[in-house]
Amino acid sequence: MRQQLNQVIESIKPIQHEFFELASQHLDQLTKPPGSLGKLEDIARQVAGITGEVMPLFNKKAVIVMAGDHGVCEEGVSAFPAEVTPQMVLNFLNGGAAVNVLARHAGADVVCVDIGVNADLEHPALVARKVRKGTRNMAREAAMTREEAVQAILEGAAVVDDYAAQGYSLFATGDMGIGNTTASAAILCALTGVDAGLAVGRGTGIDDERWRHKVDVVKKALEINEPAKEDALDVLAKVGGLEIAGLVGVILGAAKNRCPVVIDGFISSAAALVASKLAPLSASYMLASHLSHEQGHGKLLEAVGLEAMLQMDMRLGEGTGAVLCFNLIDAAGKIMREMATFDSAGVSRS
Ligand SMILES: Cc1cc2ncn([C@H]3O[C@H](COP(=O)(O)O)[C@@H](O)[C@H]3O)c2cc1C
Ligand SMILES: O=C(O)c1cccnc1
Repeated sequence: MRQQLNQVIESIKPIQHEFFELASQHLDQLTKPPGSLGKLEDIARQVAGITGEVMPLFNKKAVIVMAGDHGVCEEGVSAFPAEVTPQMVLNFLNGGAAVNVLARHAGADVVCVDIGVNADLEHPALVARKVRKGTRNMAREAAMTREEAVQAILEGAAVVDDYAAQGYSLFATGDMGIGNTTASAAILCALTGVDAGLAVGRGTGIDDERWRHKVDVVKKALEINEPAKEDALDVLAKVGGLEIAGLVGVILGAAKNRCPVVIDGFISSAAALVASKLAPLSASYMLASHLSHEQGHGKLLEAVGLEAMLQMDMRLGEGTGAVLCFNLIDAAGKIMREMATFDSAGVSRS
C-alpha cells in the first residue's frame, strides 16, 4: 500500500510556470492599473499555472466532505456528543447543512464520504469508503495504524480520481467528525513543535475548564505516542483522524490531477500540512480559503506557506469557508475571460 501512496506522490508534478507567466501578461493587458485587482490576480495566475489554462472555466466543482469519528471523544474534548457525526452525514446527504447551502450558492456539488464513521450508514448518495469505525483513543494508544492511515489517504485520492474522470476540475476540502479539532491540534503540535496551549482551540464551543482539559489530553496523546516530527505519516497515524487522512488523499489526488484544491479551516489545514510534508509539490495546488476563528489555524497556514483569502470569523468546518471561495475563484476566471484589454477597448496606457 505504501508503494501505491508513493505512486500518487510521484505523479504530482510542479505547476506550469509558463502558464503562470502567460496569465501575468494577460492581466497586464486588461483595462486596469497593473496589479490593481490584488489577490484576485494572484488567484488567476496560480490557477493558470495549476490547470495549464489562462482562462479556465470550472463547469463542475465539488467539495469533498470526509466524515470520521474519533476515539478521543471518550475524554470529553468536544461540546457535542459523537452521535452528531452520523447525524450530520445524513444532513449533508439531505442537503440541509451549511455547506450544502453555500455549495448551491457557488454552483458546486457536495460529495459526502464515509471514511470512518462509527455507525452503519446507508444512503444512495453516500460515498462508502469506510476504513474502520472511528479511530482509537489517542490519549491511550495510537489513533490508527500506519496501514490504516495510508489506506484512508488512498481512498481520498481515489475519490478525487473518480470525480476528475467525470469532468470535475475544482475541488474543496470539507470535514465532519466530532473531536477532530483535538486531533488537528495534536498534528500541529507534533509537526511544528508549537505548544499545546497555543494549538488547542474551542472547537464546537467548549468552556475554559474543558479547554484546559483538552490541552492536557493533547499533551498526553503526544507523550504516550511520541509521534516523530520528521515522519508526517507517523504523526497522522498516531494523533490524526480517518477524515484528516482522507483529506490528505483529496489534496494529493487533486494535485495529481492538476486541479486546484481549496483548503477549508483548521481540520483541512492540518491535512494540508501533512500533505505538504509527504509531497512538497502539492502545496502549490492549494489555495487557502479563510482564516478560521479556531486558535492555531494561522500557525497551520504559516507552516504550509499559505495565506487565507478571507477572514470571516467562521469556525464550522464542513468545507463552508472553502466553497465560499469558489465564488472568488470563478470571479478571477471571469476577469480573465471577459475583461476588455487596453487595445480592444481603445483605452490609453500610462
Ligand atoms: C451540529 C454540528 C455541525 C458541524 N459541522 C461541522 N462541525 C465541526 O465541529 C466538529 C469539531 O469540533 P470539536 O472538535 O469541538 O468536536 C467537527 O465535526 C467539525 O466538522 C460541526 C459540529 C456540530 C456540533
Ligand atoms: O476551522 C475549522 O475548520 C473548525 C473550527 C471549529 C470546529 N470545527 C471546524
